[in-house]
Amino acid sequence: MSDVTPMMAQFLEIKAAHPGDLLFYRMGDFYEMFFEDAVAAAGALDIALTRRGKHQGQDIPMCGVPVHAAEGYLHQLTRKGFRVAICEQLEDPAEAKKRGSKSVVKRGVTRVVTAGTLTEDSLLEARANNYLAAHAELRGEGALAWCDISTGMLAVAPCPRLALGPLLARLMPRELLCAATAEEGLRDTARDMAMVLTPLGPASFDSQAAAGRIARAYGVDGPDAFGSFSRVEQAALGGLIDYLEITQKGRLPRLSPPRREDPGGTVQIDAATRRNLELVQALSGGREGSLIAAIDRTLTAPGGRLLANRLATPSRDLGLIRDRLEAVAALHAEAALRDRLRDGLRRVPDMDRALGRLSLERGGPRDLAAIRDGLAAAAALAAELDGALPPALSALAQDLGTEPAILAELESALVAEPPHLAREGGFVAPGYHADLDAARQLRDEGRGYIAALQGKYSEETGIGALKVKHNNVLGYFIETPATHAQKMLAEPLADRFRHRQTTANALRFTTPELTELESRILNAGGEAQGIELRIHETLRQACLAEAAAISTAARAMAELDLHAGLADLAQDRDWCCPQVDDSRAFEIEAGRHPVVEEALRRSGDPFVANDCRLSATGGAAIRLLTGPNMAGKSTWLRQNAVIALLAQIGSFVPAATARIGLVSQIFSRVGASDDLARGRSTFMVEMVETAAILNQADDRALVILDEIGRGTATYDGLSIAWAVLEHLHGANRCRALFATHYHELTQLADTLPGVVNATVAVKEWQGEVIFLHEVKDGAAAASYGVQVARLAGLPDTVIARAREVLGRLEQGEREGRGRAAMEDLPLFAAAAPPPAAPAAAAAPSAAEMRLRQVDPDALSPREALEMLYELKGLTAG
Ligand SMILES: Nc1ncnc2c1ncn2[C@@H]1O[C@H](COP(=O)(O)OP(=O)(O)OP(=O)(O)O)[C@@H](O)[C@H]1O
Repeated sequence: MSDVTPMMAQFLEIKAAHPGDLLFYRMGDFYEMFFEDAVAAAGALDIALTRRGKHQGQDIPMCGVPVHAAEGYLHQLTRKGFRVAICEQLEDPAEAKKRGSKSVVKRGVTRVVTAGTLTEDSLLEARANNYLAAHAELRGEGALAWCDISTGMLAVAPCPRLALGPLLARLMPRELLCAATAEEGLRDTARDMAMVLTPLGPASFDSQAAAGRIARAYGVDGPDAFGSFSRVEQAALGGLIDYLEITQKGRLPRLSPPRREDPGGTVQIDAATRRNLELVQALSGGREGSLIAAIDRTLTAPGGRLLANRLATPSRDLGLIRDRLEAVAALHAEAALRDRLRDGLRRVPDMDRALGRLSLERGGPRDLAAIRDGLAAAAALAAELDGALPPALSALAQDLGTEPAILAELESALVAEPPHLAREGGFVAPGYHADLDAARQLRDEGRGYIAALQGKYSEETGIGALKVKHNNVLGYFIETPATHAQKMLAEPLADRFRHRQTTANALRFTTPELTELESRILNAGGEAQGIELRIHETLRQACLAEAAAISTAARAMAELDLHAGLADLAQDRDWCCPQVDDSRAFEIEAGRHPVVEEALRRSGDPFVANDCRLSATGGAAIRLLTGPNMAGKSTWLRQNAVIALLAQIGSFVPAATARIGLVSQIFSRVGASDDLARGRSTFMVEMVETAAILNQADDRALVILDEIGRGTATYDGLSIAWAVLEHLHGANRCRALFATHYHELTQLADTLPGVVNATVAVKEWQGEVIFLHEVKDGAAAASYGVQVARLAGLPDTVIARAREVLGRLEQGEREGRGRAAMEDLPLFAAAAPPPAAPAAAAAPSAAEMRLRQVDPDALSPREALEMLYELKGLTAG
């Protein structure tokens, strides 16, 4: 190690303490990376890899990013799952020099940047929370704790391993902490949800240590200060806080008291259902085409985040739902008030995130100004909200109107538009601090003071030609022409003016007054900066001291923004206020799907509104929907689930009227998608999801099943669909919408009292099918699959042949011969009538003979494959 430079030795020592992280090693205006870090970062960031010196005879790979552009690179690295340890210079290089020319500047890691611990606006999505979650397990029990350090929220919920998937699907955390022993089992889940999985040692999740960590984080005696948490909940919270201490290097963010979430308080929605209903993300990926994109009219980032949270957790609390609906209804009715409020909301900054940054000492004057502007807006909004209001709105008015004392302080302290960084200075308003004003004046008007002094001395000495000048050797000095030498060097002036230099034509002097003024001018800039930094710190502390009040105001504004946005949407789209009650009713009149409707509107097509009557009294209520492809079955199924969900977040719904008995769970199995990454076939995925529904749905569940059984052979599929329907009816006894291709199922309506048939109407005209998109009672007359295939552009010959086969099958069915009718079906001819050549008369080949014996429906996939090999052998022979 003799060839190791002192700097490299320092690097290696710091790197050894951060083995899993990329080390951003500060050197002047750059963060440099070395060795394998450099290779990984250069690849991930697409930047040049260079070399610097040698280590143990080998070149040291190196790459670097400029400090001023570091945020952009951090963004890319955290997105790719890297953790970055930021190692700063902890002293001025001049200090290090004083210790000797070979001394190295002191450096240390000030923060580890990970996907789940971001706070910078440029690294975060404004309208989404950035969650860090921790899952702990203890003696068969589990808990998940999650926080967003950019806003300070923290919550915990009991969460056994089985419930983890659905909860993670709801929260979509960027990073999940788990015990090292659980890492393997969570890897697939983490990959599916594109989150970084970070294993921690057993000490992090120790429930004894957790109590101490929670107590330290909040400055309380113990976790019981916030209510009672189970051991495993404490362990999850403790793991989370421990990780924050590690990554933030002991500087904990401001966290609101941990909220314990009751899983029974919200509608249970599993991962597949969230995906299928496209709540926050369309199936094609991204926000466009999702439900949230269609309904988000909020004007502030916190309002947008609140809407996303509400959509993820519709309530099951009737009182809460009604309060929220009442607030939306009041703002719906009062258009002028709503417009005024929304005007005020447009100017509201993101106070939560500003507070988060300030708490981690990463905030600047602009964050202080965000709090000032936010609190001022809150007060103005509170003033608008007077008069008779429903309870939900008057509670908000109260929270908005608290006007914490810090508002007045910030208003007098800050300029209108302060800079980003405190050290840039210039953010404290004139008149706020007398010493600062004086320092600034001195700094900015130094020349004026010098001129004033010159005038004073000139008068005092009676020498009109006296000047105050400046050069680099003497600094400021007083100069008189040499002709005045005698006067200046004699008493009394000699006493006052200290002679410094005589030149050919002039004499130069200083006075203690001038020397002092000079040093004051020189220091004034630094002094002004120092005072501003101190004021910044005082204001920061004052904001943190009032964090709870600021959070309350921020939360109230987000809530108001959400209500007003939903009211605006309802007005604009002609939605109705749903009646939500304790019954098991589900009566929707003229319902629409908000996303499909919007897409159709853009292309100028009308959306056909449809009713849905699904009220259950004693047992189940199931609508069995048949109809051709493309008729609008999936749309109808999903729109009803979406309407229930919207009602329970406290929103108006896209319908003429709606009465909804509280829904406890929403399950949806729509369409089929392969999960090849996990080695499961379409059919397997479908069955796993169906099993989850049948095992969990209670009598308040709303179940949407679309084309169940489609992924397997006809008879298998039909039998499974049949049995599933019976189970929903007899065991789950829930409300369900069941769309199917299997017309045979419609018979069940005769025997199962809770099953009613419905169909989507189509018109046949000159052999073509016209979709009316109208859902009505009864079973579909035909499936029209062939007509739809024709619309899709299948070749005419194939369509003609399909009609022929269909005709045969239907005839066979009528004659009770079933599929045997196929045996005398003439062979397919690719072009119009085959030539008169005796092709049909030729003896069938061995492969054909074998094929005729086969019943494809009776084959297992393995047998089918073997059959294929056998046929191939026969044709080859
Ligand atoms: N109520 C409606 N009013 C107007 N157009 C509609 C309506 N419902 C559906 N559509 C249109 O029909 C298209 C097909 O709808 P959808 O996917 O719901 O049909 P489907 O019957 O489920 O078809 P498949 O069985 O092939 O999945 C939609 O993309 C939409 O453009």
